[in-house]
Amino acid sequence: MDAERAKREELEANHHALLATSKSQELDQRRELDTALDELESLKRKHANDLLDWETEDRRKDRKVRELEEDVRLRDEDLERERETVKTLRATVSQQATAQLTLNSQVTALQAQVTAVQIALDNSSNSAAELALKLEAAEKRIAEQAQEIRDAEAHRRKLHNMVQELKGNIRVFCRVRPLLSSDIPSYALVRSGGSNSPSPPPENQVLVREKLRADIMFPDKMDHKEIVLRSSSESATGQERKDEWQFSFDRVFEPQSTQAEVFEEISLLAQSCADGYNVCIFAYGQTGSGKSFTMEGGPTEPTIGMIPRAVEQVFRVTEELQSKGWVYHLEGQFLEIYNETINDLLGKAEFDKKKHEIKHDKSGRTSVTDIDVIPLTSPNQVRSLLSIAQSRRTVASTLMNERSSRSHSVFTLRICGENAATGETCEGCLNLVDLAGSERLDKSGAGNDKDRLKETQSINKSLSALGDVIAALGEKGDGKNDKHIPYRNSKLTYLLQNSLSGNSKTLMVLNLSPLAAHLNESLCSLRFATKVNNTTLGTAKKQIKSLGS
Ligand SMILES: Nc1ncnc2c1ncn2[C@@H]1O[C@H](COP(=O)(O)OP(=O)(O)OP(=O)(O)O)[C@@H](O)[C@H]1O
Repeated sequence: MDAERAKREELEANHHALLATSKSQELDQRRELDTALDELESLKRKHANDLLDWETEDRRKDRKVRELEEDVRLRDEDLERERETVKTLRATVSQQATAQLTLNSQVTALQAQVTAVQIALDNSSNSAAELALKLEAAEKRIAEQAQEIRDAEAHRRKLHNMVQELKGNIRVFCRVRPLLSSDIPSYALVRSGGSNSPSPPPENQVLVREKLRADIMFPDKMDHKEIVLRSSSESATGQERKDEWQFSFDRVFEPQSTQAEVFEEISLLAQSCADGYNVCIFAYGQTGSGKSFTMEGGPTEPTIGMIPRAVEQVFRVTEELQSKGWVYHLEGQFLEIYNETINDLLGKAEFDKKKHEIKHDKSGRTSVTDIDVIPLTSPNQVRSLLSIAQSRRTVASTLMNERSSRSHSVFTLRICGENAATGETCEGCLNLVDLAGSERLDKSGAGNDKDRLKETQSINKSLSALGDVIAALGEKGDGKNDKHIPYRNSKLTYLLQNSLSGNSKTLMVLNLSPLAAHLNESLCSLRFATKVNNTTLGTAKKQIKSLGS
């Protein structure tokens, strides 16, 4: 039993020992398991890290591959371009090879030419010296001829002036205007049986015209210098009374004379003006006698008047003289004198309200204060200036002519020339004056109208002042050197003082109406013009004397 007990105890001890051993083994195993689990965990983490690294590496490598692929693609493109370039270059090289061949043949041809030119040059260099000598001689001749031209030009000026002086420094032309249909009163053409009856027969119209026409004759068919007026009336005793008046002028123009014919006689004055002389051309006559037609003219080429023709002539002459070394500067002004007041016709304002004064300086230059002086560049520009001026002229109606101008208009063209070759300068002035109607008070219809009366008195005063000045100038020319010239008696004569005195040239165109009703006015005008014309003779004589002496 004891043995059993001992055995059992031994067994129990063994069991306990075994239990303890297995417990410790279990502990050990658990510890090992924990360690193994730890290791497993750490391995897992390491594996995860490694996996992450591989993935990162993988992506990097993918990127690298893409970069390499892009690189390859770009290089392929480069290569393709290079291939194209090479192809183009090959084509260019082949073209240039062809061109070089052509050039080579051209060079050969040019070399042949150079050789030929060289030979020609050798030949011409011999004659070049000869030509240089000839050129020198020709240049000398040209310089001599230029001097001859300048001398001839100075001589021409002298002769031209002499001719003008022989013709007289004061000249008078007389022009009779044609009978116009507007001159025939409507009652003379009225149909006898009312408006339905036939118009009057042509022979009646001729008779009417002949009745209206004054008896004016032009006996001098050679020199056209004479005009004769005749009238027949009944005396108080019932006897027929015949009167005849004969006048002679430098030139008489018949009604059919053209503007060109009148200008032909005037054109040389424009030349004088470019030569440095002062020229005045006046149109004188009663209202409606053709002054404006003569000076300004009509709209068509054959009817253009003396002002535009003279301006064109001055431009032509100054252009011609340019070849003789002259350079010209042209300027113009256009004004009217109405009731002794000056109006600027080219001013900026439609109506001139400024007060203008006439000034003469010591050098003989006349200026008008506050007047627009316009540089003139072409005849066309002057024509448009004239039409502006025309529209501004004071026009008032009178019984004689509904467009009647009751003011004097003065267009002044100043020409300054300089010749650098000869050192000469010249200054000329062309005044073209359309005078106001010269009719007497009763004819102008001014009797009952105070304003018209003042106008007519002012016109008559200035016209007689003009006649007095011209007459006094004539007496002075005849040797009365102390003769007082009454320039100050009117604005017109004061304005034109420098252009009327001294070595200036004056032309008066007397315009006459062809109507019998205007015979008395025509006689008054003819007497005024004769007074002026007698002055002409005095001056002309003196010039002839001085030539002979
Ligand atoms: N030689 C001519 N040939 C044709 N028509 C003319 C001629 N002379 C004048 N006339 C005409 O006669 C009319 C009157 O002429 P103009 O107006 O020139 O007269 P005026 O003397 O200037 O008158 P005013 O003093 O009113 O200015 C106009 O119709 C004009 O066209």
